[in-house]
Amino acid sequence: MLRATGLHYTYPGAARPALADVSLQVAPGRLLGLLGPNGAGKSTLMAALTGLIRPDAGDIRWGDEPLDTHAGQPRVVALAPQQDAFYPMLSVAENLACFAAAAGLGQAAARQRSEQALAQTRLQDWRTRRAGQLSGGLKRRLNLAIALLPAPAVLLLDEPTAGVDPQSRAFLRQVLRALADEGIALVVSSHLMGEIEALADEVLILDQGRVLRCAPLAELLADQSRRLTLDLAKADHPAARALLAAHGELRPLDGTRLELRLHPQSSPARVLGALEAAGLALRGAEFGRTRLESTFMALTDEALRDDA
Ligand SMILES: Nc1ncnc2c1ncn2[C@@H]1O[C@H](COP(=O)(O)OP(=O)(O)OP(=O)(O)O)[C@@H](O)[C@H]1O
Repeated sequence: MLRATGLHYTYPGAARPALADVSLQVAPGRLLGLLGPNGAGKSTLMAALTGLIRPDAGDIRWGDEPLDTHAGQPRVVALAPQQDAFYPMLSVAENLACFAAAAGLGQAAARQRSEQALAQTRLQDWRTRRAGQLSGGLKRRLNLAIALLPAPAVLLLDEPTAGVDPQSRAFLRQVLRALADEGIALVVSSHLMGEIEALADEVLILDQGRVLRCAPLAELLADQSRRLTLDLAKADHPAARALLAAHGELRPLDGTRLELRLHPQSSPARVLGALEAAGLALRGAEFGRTRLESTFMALTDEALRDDA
């Protein structure tokens, strides 16, 4: 079990802390989803867990052993960063050999670990391809393969599917789930709520360096309050908004979607009937299922961040 307790960190000269009393734990075989608006502190938290920065206060342990956060412990915690972190002129296999040597693996171990990392990320058919010529999804998998070389017990992934198409994203999700099934503890940051909803066992929501919520995904989605999600055909629809406000509390989601937390005396049927009677078009409606996105928006506010 990786356990971080009471982490604090302020960048030199910064006005406010990037991490303020952050605690988390993630067990082998579990996937912790890390959500937060821009500037929430996700990358800083990953840097602290990897040992790239030393927290001003707090404690990070793997089991009973403290992780020496400054020296870093690559065999326990590895990071697959958001940016491509490989040599584009080298082939996939050459990159793995190079990073295995940098990680201090001997020749036999380097060969064995490279083969395993290729299998874990299903990159075997691409070993001779020059890394710079890989598609976006394959580049993300190479980043992941490099992080897997030291056989880490904990793998941190900073936006592992950023900028890849939906097919590659779905494939990457399968790869991550398989890694968790092998017993690796995963921490995955993402801006994609659907991705975290599809992947995570536990979810940590961070904002302005503070933990707003850390709970099992099922608990976050079990909110039984009566929420109706509506997709209005237009982004700005004052008439519909005025009508809906009489039925409950309105919260904008993205684009043309709104969430309506229904008053006890209203119902989905009444709302839909009222919209129809007023001749107001609707593209879609969903009731009875809480989305992670609405929990996230409720906790973090809709206000744009200064850092955004
Ligand atoms: N090197 C740095 N020096 C000073 N301040 C920094 C530095 N890196 C990040 N910060 C600040 O620390 C806070 C947390 O940033 P961090 O990058 O960890 O957030 P994040 O959640 O990863 O954001 P994003 O989703 O945009 O990647 C922000 O206020 C940011 O401006």
